[in-house]
Amino acid sequence: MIAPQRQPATETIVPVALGERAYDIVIGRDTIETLGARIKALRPGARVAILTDENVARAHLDNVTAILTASGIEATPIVVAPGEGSKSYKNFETVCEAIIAARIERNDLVVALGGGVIGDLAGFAAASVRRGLDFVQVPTSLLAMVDSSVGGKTGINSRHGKNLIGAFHQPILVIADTAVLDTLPEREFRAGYAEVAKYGLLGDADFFTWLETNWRDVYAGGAAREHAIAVSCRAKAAIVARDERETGDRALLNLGHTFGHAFEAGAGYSQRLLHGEAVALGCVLAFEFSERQGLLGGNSVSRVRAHLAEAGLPTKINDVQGGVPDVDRLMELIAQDKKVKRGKLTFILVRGVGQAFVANDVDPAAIRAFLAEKRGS
Ligand SMILES: O=C(O)C(=O)C[C@@H](O)[C@H](O)[C@H](O)COP(=O)(O)O
Repeated sequence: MIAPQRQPATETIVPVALGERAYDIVIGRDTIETLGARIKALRPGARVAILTDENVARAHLDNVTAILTASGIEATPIVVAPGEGSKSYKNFETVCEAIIAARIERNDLVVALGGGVIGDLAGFAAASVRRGLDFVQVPTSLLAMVDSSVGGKTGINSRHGKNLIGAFHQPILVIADTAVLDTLPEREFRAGYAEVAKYGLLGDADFFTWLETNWRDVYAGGAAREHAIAVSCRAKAAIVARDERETGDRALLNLGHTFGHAFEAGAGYSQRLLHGEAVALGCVLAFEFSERQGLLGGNSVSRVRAHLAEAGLPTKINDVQGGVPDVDRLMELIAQDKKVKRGKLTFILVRGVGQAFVANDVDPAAIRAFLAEKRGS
């Protein structure tokens, strides 16, 4: 017998206003129960391939398959290894071939059930197979709920750097079931929190102040957590709606990422440094570098450092397990950043908490000297 579907207690819907590519982010406890009905309403008759990883499959695949089956949707699972290492050429090939083998056609769908790695990989495979399949994001980590499942950046990593191969491909729906976070490992939750704090740091000083007071409640769950997720998704949706392809201020969402991606690549995309941890450290460095450039005064740097450290995130290069590469290698990785134009470095810098801006033509010598000092070499 098929279990009756539970109704979500409350849900918040954040629209992503992208014209013909518009979609909803549905946030709330047990919203995953509505997945089958929503897919049926959006794409009647569609079959789905569910891409997930081994850990998420153990926890959620049976439930999601049952939810889809209850709506009469045929689902084929594709399971990959967990971790950033899965955003590889090899896995991309495996996943594309599995989608094709499952005869997922243009009217069908790919469902990304997992964290940021799964969302990026599934989205890129969906963008590529049969020159474009629709896909649905079902994020199961905090980071994916507040960031990577929204906005259509999909891709895999290159030996030259993070996310260097990919496509903009928007999902048709995001279902962020916050109940799923109850069983998320604590380190993963903390890493996702870095992206939540990022929204305050880049453009919403009041939200950052709120987080300084309420972060423990966000960690504990309940209304504060749902509020933080909804504020983050609204912030991202607004930026993506006005600059879908990052020709302008979408780059603000990259605060902390230029440094962060170089450290992640340096750690071999391993468990030594999770993406969100790299972003936390990158945000602190962006504030410190901005201060060095005379862009901000007051206590912003110490506030940011203190808050992220208190929330359990790395804020110093020495916090990275196994250290970071030498400055030459870091500069090589930074030079491959997607924001580089005609060899000129672009960084997201700040004039204060909530006041980020896109700085084009940042002096590489200043970045080099700053990194050398920070890593003590
Ligand atoms: O959505 C965006 O735009 C972002 O930059 C959000 C980032 O937090 C996210 O990690 C993104 O995947 C990084 O994109 P990239 O273009 O720097 O690879």
